[in-house]
Amino acid sequence: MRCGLLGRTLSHSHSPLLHSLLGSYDYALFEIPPEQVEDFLRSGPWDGLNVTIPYKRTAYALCDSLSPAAREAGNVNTLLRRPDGSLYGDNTDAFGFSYLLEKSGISVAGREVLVLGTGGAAQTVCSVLHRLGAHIAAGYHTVPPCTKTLRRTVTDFFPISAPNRHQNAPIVINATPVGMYPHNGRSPVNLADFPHCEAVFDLIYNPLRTALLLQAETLEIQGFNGLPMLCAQAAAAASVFTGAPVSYEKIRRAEDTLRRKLENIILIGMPGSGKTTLARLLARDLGRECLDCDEEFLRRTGLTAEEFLIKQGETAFREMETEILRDLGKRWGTVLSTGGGCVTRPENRALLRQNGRVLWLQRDPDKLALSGRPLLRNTTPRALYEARKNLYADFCDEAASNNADPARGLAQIKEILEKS
Ligand SMILES: Nc1ncnc2c1ncn2[C@@H]1O[C@H](COP(=O)(O)OP(=O)(O)O)[C@@H](O)[C@H]1O
Ligand SMILES: O=C(O)C1=C[C@@H](OP(=O)(O)O)[C@@H](O)[C@H](O)C1
Ligand SMILES: [Mg+2]
Repeated sequence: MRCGLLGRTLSHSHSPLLHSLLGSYDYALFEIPPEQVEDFLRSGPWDGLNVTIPYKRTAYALCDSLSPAAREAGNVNTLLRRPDGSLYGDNTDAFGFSYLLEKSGISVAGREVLVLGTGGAAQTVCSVLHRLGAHIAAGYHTVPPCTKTLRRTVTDFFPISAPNRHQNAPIVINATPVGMYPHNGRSPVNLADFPHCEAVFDLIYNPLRTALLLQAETLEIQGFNGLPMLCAQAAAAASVFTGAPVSYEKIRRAEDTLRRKLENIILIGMPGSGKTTLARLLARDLGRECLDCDEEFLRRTGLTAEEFLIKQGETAFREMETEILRDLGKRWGTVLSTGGGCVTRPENRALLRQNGRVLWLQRDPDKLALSGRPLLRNTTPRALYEARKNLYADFCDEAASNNADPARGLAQIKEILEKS
């Protein structure tokens, strides 16, 4: 069976990997320009198709028959070419969103839900929320929308920039692309403006933790990303392609595989504690790319981190370090070795955490290799450790010991990674 994904630009799609975990059909990426889309949908070399931005409405309009979910949502993300050549359209994003909600354990029946965005994703979300009995307010960006689905399901439209009427909403759902790669770090709203918020959903999965979800983390609001929805919509599409029932077990396994594959493994810790050494060993062991913040200094400035620090001073050094982390933190699936002092700037925390699992590599201060570390000219390793240890603890998810030889350090890290 010839399946695949239709869209405009697809190089960063996870769908080929996902579908390889869900079924045994071919799955290709079809990047098609707008003027060729109709022809491709009618007679392209495919039997089953997923459709993504910006072609979900075009696909909807060309279908000969539609599933109830597709009709309700007003757009199509899964197509099947029937033996007689006719096109059947489904919307498995709706199932994906229902799955995400169910997994979260958050009940929306009878509650006010703020949906940010009024595009295709928002329409799908609103159709599901409406079915579940939520009271929906939808935030638009520039002009109030007027699609049938939204008019039928949404109680009130408001400009996202002025959500004044809805600041008591307990549930917020981001269905805009704000904060999605490569525009990491942006947030559609400031969650501090919603003092009664209990749960936040962001349909984005790249980065795994958007700025909105990181805000939620800080404010101790429950947050849920779009990865379960991505996996569940793919599983439901696989079911449309093959006729086999949706396997919840396969969805869970796909989520786990994808999360592990996407998460960066990030080493923080004192200078000379072995971050560079162990990041290299770990990357080689896992077949991942290894990134090193200090090496990136050399690449960008022609100076080593130490030389830059001496020549330009610590403030300029920290600024450049944050710039580097802003770029490296957006990457996924890598092992990243940081500079020992990156924890001294609070904003670096979100840059590392957006896609990263952060491990604090611990080595006894007396064992640290400290030749050529300019910051230690006026202090001792132990004093620097005392000054920074709470920062490392705050930045990290877990700690790993590197007090024995590097092979033992590597084994420690792998044990931690395999645990969850
Ligand atoms: N477990 C270990 N046992 C012995 N030497 C180590 C160990 N881990 C790192 N080293 C050595 O310590 C020095 C500093 O390590 P490095 O990886 O550059 O640290 P960092 O990147 O944290 O500053 C290197 O010479 C490295 O070979
Ligand atoms: O602790 C620090 O402030 C520093 C640590 C160094 O990296 P390592 O931790 O790799 O030694 C390097 O970024 C710079 O000299 C500053
Ligand atoms: Mg290093």
